[in-house]
Amino acid sequence: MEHNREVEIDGSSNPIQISRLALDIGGSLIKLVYFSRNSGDDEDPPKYKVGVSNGVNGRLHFAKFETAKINDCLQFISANKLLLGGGFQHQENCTNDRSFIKATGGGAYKFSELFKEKLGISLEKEDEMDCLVTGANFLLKVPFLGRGYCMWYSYVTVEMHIYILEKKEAVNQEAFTYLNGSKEFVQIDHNDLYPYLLVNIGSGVSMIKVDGDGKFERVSGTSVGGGTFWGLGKLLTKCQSFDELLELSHRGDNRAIDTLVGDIYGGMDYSKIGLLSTTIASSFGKATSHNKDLEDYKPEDISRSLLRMISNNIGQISYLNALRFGLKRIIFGGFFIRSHSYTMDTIAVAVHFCSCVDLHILIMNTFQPVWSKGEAKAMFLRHEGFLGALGAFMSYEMHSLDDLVVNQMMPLPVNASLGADTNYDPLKGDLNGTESIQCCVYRA
Ligand SMILES: Nc1ncnc2c1ncn2[C@@H]1O[C@H](COP(=O)(O)OP(=O)(O)O)[C@@H](O)[C@H]1O
Ligand SMILES: CC(C)(COP(=O)(O)O)[C@@H](O)C(=O)NCCC(=O)O
Repeated sequence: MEHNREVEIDGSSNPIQISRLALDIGGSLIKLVYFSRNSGDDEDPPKYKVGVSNGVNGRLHFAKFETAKINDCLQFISANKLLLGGGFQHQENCTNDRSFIKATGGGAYKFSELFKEKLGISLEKEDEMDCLVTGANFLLKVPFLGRGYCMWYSYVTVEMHIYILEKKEAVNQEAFTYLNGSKEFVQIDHNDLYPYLLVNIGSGVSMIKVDGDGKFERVSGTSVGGGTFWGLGKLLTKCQSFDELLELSHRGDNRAIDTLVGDIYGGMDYSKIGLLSTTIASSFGKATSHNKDLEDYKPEDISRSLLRMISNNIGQISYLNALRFGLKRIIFGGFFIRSHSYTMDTIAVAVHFCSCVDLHILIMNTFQPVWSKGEAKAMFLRHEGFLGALGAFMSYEMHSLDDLVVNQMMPLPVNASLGADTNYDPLKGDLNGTESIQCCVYRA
């Protein structure tokens, strides 16, 4: 039986009932997802209830912490009383106070004792790949309600612990394509969702072929991922935070440090094999120059080149794996992306064009590609970093997606426009971890 007690977490007189907290403790970041029941008097009844009568309406909230600062996370959980109703009690232990919370990611093993010691709670471990797939499937199946509906959202900042409720008109979609600075939401037909390739770019990268709910295979991975960008970037630029490194990349010019095809071919394209003069021939190639040291390069250029190199590499490996299994859709998740336009553009270009053009030409005579130029689609998710945590959340007694039904969702942030927000700067308005999803939980 679950404990649901009313707790005040928004500093207002409206108590919010927290029920269910789940964690994804990764190599770099800890992600939290928790459900708060609607307190009844603070909002309109949901406009679009889906499902049967005994569901509990409320919101899914998202928050994240650096894993290195796990004590802040423990404090957050404790200060906001997320454990009061945050977990479950084992049925057979209802009378005892032996509660647990669902957790996934390597940290669920690594920090198990710490949670026991500091919060007196057990972590019930859920498989990381399983959770990623469950979380992705859940987000991809969220119903599309179109424009112009009334939405609630709550804004969470970890530092200030504030929860602001506002009403907004919004487009409520999760998956989108991003190319040449243009973001387009995609409504995916549930009957045509599988198979797809899920590429989760966390500290490292996992590539999972998803064939259905609970049906998947991890087909590939690479250790050159988000941790590589942040780690190398920190060493090379001396910047102090991931956001600072991303911010640097905005202002950089990778041509200062990358060797382009034109640098090698005297300004010309190498058109015979489909390479433009502007294509990067060798990432960081110019750094081999004998008369230059690290200090001679601008941190902005280094950051941009690094981001480009890693995003491009991941895009290309993803494309090859999609090609390997004949998958048309590649869904990218993980907090490396951070809704960052340059990252998404680079990944998408690698998937849609560079790899396709190059590979098509290279393998044309020996192998028939499954699709023609540009047909593989890279897609991104608004809640990109929370797939694992959502999956862990959904493993609470709920064994199918039908138990958690979203009836209203996906508000835009205050400063974002409707539709394709091509000028949206994620560094100024962090979408990730700041949106809640209005939903309905059955068997809560
Ligand atoms: N605030 C941040 N601090 C550190 N890394 C961040 C931050 N925001 C985004 N990242 C990027 O996200 C990656 C972690 O993504 P995530 O999906 O949380 O993976 P993990 O489960 O391995 O922690 C980091 O390696 C880094 O590239
Ligand atoms: C080991 C991991 C599953 C851990 O997940 P993470 O914390 O990076 O999200 C991931 O880092 C990974 O898949 N690394 C790539 C290993 C490889 O295939 O080479």
